[in-house]
Amino acid sequence: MAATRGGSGGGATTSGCGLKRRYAPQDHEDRILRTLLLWDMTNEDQHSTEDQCGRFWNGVELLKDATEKKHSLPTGLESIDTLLGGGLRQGQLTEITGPSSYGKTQICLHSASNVAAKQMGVVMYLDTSNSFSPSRVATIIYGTSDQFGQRGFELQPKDARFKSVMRSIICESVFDIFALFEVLHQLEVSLLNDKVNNGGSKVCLLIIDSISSLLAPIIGGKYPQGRSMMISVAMILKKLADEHNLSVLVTNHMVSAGNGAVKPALGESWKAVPHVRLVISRECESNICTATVLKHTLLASGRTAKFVVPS
Ligand SMILES: Nc1ncnc2c1ncn2[C@@H]1O[C@H](COP(=O)(O)OP(=O)(O)OP(=O)(O)O)[C@@H](O)[C@H]1O
Repeated sequence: MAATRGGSGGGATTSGCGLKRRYAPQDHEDRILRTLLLWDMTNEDQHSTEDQCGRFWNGVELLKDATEKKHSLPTGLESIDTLLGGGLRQGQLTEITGPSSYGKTQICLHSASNVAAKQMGVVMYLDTSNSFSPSRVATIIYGTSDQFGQRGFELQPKDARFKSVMRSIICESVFDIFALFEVLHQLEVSLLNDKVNNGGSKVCLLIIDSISSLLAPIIGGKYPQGRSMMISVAMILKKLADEHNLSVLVTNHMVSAGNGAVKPALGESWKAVPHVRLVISRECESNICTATVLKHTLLASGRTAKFVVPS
């Protein structure tokens, strides 16, 4: 199985698809500077001055960008794919927000399994809270958890289909913002190499479950530079999505807003970042969830779709 679950506390970690990251623990400021320097070096090597400075787009170019270049990667959850007009749009960042156990990870795992099973490309799954579960992926692929029964997950040699899916999912544990910067940098280098080498099976879907677990702790109080780091992450993700036609899917958990209400952990300054935002609600004592479009580049907000999660 190519999926690896490396730690993020230091040393070296190697993942599938030739992705490799290596760093020694340093103090935080050194790590920020070093990471941002790596991005600058990559950009100097690979991009023209026009790319670096940015440019203005006219209406025709914007229309072309919105309608021609981008396709969607189906999540495999039919109702959600219909809701989103085909699935997770390539070149865009999609966010799912909702309270705990409302199916955010379920949508991530479904999307990863479906894209991998249909051999649409490689899926990079950045797991910030140990939510990636091979047995859940197996249940999604086979549509039942019976074969794993009380004994838990057992991979049999005959599970060739399962192995082929897992081979196309790179899972990396990322437990802090610095590790995230480094993984994203390695991903960009790998994608640029793929472009140059005309690589066959390249990453087409990047999932971060959950991005709020990495960003929420650094916003405010203790980290004065937290907000700018959050915006840097947002810019890097959108740049990767745009330049490599990736679908980026992130989850944003919810926290208490007082009086029993909840709100997304990444609030006002984040909400402008995603191209598409879905909020999940769940019926009381039921495993039926509802996804509602909060924001979409092409579709009206307020549209809903129901889907089922394991009880
Ligand atoms: N390992 C598992 N196997 C089967 N079902 C699970 C597993 N983990 C969670 N579930 C169930 O799947 C449903 C959706 O959970 P999911 O993990 O997708 O929620 P979530 O919104 O990602 O929650 P969180 O924010 O706590 O990560 C829940 O009813 C949960 O009980």
